[in-house]
Amino acid sequence: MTAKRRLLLGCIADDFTGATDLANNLVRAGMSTVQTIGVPSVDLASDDQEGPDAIVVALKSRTISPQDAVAQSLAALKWLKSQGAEQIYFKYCSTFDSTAEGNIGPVTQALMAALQSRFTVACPAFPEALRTVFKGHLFVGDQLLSDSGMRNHPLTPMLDANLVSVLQKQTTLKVGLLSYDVVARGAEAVRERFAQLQADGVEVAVLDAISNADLLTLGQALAGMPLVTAGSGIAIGLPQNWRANGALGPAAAADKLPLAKGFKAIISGSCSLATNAQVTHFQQLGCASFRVDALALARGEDLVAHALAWAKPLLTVENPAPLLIYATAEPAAVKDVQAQLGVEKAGSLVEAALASIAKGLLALGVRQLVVAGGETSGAVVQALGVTQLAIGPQIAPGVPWTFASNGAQQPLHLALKSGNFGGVDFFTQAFAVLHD
Ligand SMILES: Nc1ncnc2c1ncn2[C@@H]1O[C@H](COP(=O)(O)OP(=O)(O)OP(=O)(O)O)[C@@H](O)[C@H]1O
Ligand SMILES: O=C(O)[C@@H](O)C(=O)CO
Repeated sequence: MTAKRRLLLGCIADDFTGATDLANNLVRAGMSTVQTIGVPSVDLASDDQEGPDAIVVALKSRTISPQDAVAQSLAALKWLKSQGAEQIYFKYCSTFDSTAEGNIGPVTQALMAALQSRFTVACPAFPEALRTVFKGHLFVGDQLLSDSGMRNHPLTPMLDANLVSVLQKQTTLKVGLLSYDVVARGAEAVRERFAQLQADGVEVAVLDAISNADLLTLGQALAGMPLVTAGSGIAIGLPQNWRANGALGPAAAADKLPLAKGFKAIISGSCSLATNAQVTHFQQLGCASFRVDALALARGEDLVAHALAWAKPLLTVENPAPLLIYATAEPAAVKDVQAQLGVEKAGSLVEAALASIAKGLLALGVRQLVVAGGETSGAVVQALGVTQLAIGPQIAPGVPWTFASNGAQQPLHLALKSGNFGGVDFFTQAFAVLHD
């Protein structure tokens, strides 16, 4: 009988692409990791099976009501604790995406209360994907968050780059800052400042970090903290803590996924700057694409049937090229749609159509699927009935290939791309990585 492995880290992610991003960073830092879609109803490993070092529970809780986000996050916490999770990680977006009411603040507060924890941190920094935090201000590349494309996000426009003020508006916990000069002095100095901040009544400290070296320093200082809240970046700094005390072996490779077969497709519902550029690039290469028009959907046009009728003759063994079905649009067009339909209705109409199209594509033999956008990925993965993902090779920082290991009726390779991630040629590069 193999000894059951300790579950060192239990993670709750507020969207599906974010969950994959976190699982990818954990795997690359040497932790065996399983991603579940939603809260499982059964144990992940039985007593005689070796379990993973980390589990990431993917929720779709970023833009729902704070009450629902709290309830779902607490259910995930309860399950992770029942699996023996030793440290809890609440993963949100590296651009701190949140609605005016939350959900980062309310969920953090509820998780702290449930864990009887009096102090935690907030750190969306992910320098490898060009997200850095300096003096509490979040930068995307060289721009403040509020000057970046995130100001036009369809669901969570980010108009303030000062994370202390953004978070303070979402919680009654006292929010403070642990700034870069302390991080630069090392893990011991960070721990001392944690103690000082707590003495001053601070309950959540926003952490500056501008490089991977900073994440390693911070990771060391977070050893044993019951709850960490962060983007996926901090994940690269935590495994060293368990490696230092022998609970984690030397870095292991990412899962080797089964051989990819079947047709290739991309579904894109993200309207980020990066995704808009990726869609345009794909079209400029002369690759096949079909646009899903939100207003036509609202008029009752059956674009699901049209898209699948368009795709069917293109999906042949003679034509191995991927095809793209997208709702992706420029900010002005999205605003126009939202003005006519309302933000929520526009989002859910498009998500539902893209999810039905994904189901139809599977029925047509697609087995390698890229989905762009967190909410879109949530809708697609739920519609496909996927319950668990194994993490494979990385396509771009934050985006690995995964294999839907159960729940889906057919073997399926999935890449869930966060809106802002990936280079301009991501849609073609992704399939090249799978077949390297
Ligand atoms: N043309 C459109 N008009 C209005 N809404 C749209 C349109 N196209 C997509 N949407 C909606 O915009 C939202 C985009 O969110 P999504 O999370 O999928 O992408 P993203 O925010 O770029 O990705 P991430 O959350 O990973 O950063 C979805 O709800 C989608 O249905
Ligand atoms: O952290 C990020 O930027 C992504 O993992 C994400 O959450 C986008 O939805």
